[in-house]
Amino acid sequence: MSVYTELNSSDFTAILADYNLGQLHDFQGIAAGIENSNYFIITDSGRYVLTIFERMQAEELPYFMRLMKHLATNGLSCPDVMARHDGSLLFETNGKQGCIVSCLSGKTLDALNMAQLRSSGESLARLHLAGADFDEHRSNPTGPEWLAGKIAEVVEKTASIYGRDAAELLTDELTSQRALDWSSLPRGVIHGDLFVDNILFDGDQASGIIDFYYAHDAAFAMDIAITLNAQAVLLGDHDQQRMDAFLSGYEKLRPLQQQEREALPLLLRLGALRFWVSRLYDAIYPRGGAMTQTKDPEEYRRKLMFHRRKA
Ligand SMILES: Nc1ncnc2c1ncn2[C@@H]1O[C@H](COP(=O)(O)OP(=O)(O)OP(=O)(O)O)[C@@H](O)[C@H]1O
Ligand SMILES: N[C@@H](CCO)C(=O)O
Repeated sequence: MSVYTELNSSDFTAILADYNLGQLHDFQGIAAGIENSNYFIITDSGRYVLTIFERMQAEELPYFMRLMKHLATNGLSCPDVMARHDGSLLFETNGKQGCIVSCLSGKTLDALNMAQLRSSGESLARLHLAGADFDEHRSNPTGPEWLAGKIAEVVEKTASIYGRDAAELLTDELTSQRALDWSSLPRGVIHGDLFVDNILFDGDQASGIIDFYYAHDAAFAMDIAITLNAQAVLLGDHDQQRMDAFLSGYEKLRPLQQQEREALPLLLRLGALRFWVSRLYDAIYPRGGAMTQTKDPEEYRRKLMFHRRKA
């Protein structure tokens, strides 16, 4: 369920009055997604996605709007944010803020094949290149201090629910990661959450990247590690080939430096820890009502253990 704010046609008409997109023809709530309310809308000028932000920090929204606009105008296939008559990128309705973005073709997939992994890698490299001269900055909301704080909050409950081994793994990996310094790696704006539900495909070709609300400044190799964990690592027999396929696509556009290659095994561990911790937190402290959709923390414990056996 992903429509928390129910809009009727007069709400859409009032919103559209401030845009140059013509009259409303049709609208339809979008079922996927859990954070925001999303609608497909059709107007005289085409098909768009209208989002109402339900739980995001209002002061952060302008950064995300300008980032998407910047990436869309610099060669990435991603939602372009429509501007209102006065040039602003956000509207207000029912006491909440929202935006209208271009609708991308394609659909999300549950699992990617080798060709799709290559294409996804190429798209991530394009994102990193397109963001190069974006002059706004957001620090990592899930960096080492966040990790340490969240682990302190979940460690006891983790021990009682998932076993003492799990709790020890959390603190041990945190200690290892806190001793590392990635500040010399090439960096810029990263997506930060490029799971399979945030990339669209037309056949084997990635057709667009969505959902930039975890974007921030960090090492590009961190984004690669997060994406490899999310898209390529299935804990099966072909994971190395799957990761290689993604990396070969990425390197078509942005060859990795030696130091990035060397950092990857440890960043794969850091990326696994970061999502294990956020999933543990959501499982232990569920958010209320229909918005709750817990993703399995154990998947990411297993991914962390898999990478620790190798690095
Ligand atoms: N610009 C777009 N073009 C085409 N489809 C889109 C676009 N934006 C969103 N969608 C579709 O809407 C669905 C929900 O969007 P999204 O994943 O952004 O939801 P959310 O609730 O905003 O975020 P989250 O995934 O974090 O819960 C996507 O899976 C995709 O199918
Ligand atoms: N993609 C995240 C949830 C949103 O950040 C996960 O699968 O845990």
